[in-house]
Amino acid sequence: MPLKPPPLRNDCFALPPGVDWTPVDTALTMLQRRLAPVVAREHVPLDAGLGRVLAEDLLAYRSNPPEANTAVDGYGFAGGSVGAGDVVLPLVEGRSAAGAPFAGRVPEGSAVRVLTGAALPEGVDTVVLDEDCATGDGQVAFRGPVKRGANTRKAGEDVAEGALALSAGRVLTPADLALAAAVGHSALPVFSRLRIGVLSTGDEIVEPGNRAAPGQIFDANRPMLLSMATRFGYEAIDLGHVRDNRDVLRARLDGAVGAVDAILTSGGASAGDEDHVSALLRDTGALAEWRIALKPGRPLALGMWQGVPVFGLPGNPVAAFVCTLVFARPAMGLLAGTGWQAPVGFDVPSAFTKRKKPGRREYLRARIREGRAEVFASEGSGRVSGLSWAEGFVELDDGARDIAPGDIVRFIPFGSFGL
Ligand SMILES: Nc1nc2c(c(=O)[nH]1)N[C@H]1C(S)=C(S)[C@@H](COP(=O)(O)OP(=O)(O)OC[C@H]3O[C@@H](n4cnc5c(N)ncnc54)[C@H](O)[C@@H]3O)O[C@H]1N2
Ligand code: MOO
Repeated sequence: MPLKPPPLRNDCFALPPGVDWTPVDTALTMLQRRLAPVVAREHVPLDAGLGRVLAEDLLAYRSNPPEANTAVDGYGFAGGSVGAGDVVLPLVEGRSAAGAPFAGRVPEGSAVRVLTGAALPEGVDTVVLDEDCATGDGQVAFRGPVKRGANTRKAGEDVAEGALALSAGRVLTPADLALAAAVGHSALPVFSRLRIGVLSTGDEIVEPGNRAAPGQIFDANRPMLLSMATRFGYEAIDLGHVRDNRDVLRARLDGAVGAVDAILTSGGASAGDEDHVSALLRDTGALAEWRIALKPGRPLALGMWQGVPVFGLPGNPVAAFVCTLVFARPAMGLLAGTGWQAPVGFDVPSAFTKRKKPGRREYLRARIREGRAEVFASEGSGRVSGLSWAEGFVELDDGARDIAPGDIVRFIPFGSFGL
């Protein structure tokens, strides 16, 4: 069995006494301080590394490039041997090609045929481009001066042997796999994939495909949350749906222990009569009902179920989506061994008008058209169609704001949240 890190503390979501409305940044800082990796380590072949979290710093086994070589097809010579004006050099017999280097030494005052990527033969430190040369009678002619070292690449100029190539905690990208391969790795030390269980609650919820009676709605959150977990690179585990029955919910959570590393539930997060997720977590003594100064997504029930962190997301799909991106994603990242993942936004002119009250942060469903951020016509947190319409959020800070078209607002594309 691979060694796993120690379990998280039961009070890791506890809020300081007296805290009521928690600003988003305070809530994020608390998560950042208290969560740590819960996953074991393993090695995977390089080609299975995409999206995995690097568990150790990766040092270069080999320099890139491993030796000095030519960046172009042309003719190589000793740079010190040519000056300004017309230059004619005798060509030595043979050539240097990528994978088939020139064996001998090129004497000072002679040139050799070289092809892109070929190691520079001994005696060569400068290359003149094919297009700038004329050849004939065993000679090459070109116009000087040519800067010493022109059109060549130094050994290790990209990464030197032994240097840090990739840092632990990175979620490996296609470019990272190229770099790891270039510096000599064929297997990668990664964290085991985080397993995320997703559970929907509520008497009104029915599985898509079943008959929905009046008053019932189809479960929109579960396919959304499962696929978000998949996009983040985790193993998404469907824990199904439970009605508003505390015993059934308890049994379902018990059944998930051991099979998942964290659980996302939706519905029943606030303090109403049927809000069983909060009630159960409260019974275990490990609940923190976070009332976050955030719109949408105010109620967030964070707790531990037999050592497994549970993110009790609000039921409204838009609120569940926002809470997942803003809180659950960076928190799950820490559990999975990534560094803290803050989304990157950029400032754009707005195409809308809005008067915002102070006291909480807001995320508006938005997209960029003709260089300006437009927002969805409604802020209703049950309006699933707006999530699909949007390509990102406009993030409005906690203070009041009067926004007119052309004012600068911060847009965060969904891609920046890992979607
Ligand atoms: N008196 C108060 N009422 C509410 C407050 C409040 O502060 N005081 N907060 C409101 C806010 S904000 C939200 S968000 C919701 C959160 O409620 P819960 O997390 O307890 O969720 P539910 O009541 O179970 O459901 C809310 C809403 O979402 C629909 N839902 C639930 N699950 C799904 C699903 N899987 N797929 C699609 N839709 C789902 C559910 O039918 C409700 O319409 O509370 C407000 N109330
Ligand atoms: O979190 Mo609620 O959806 O803001 O309305």
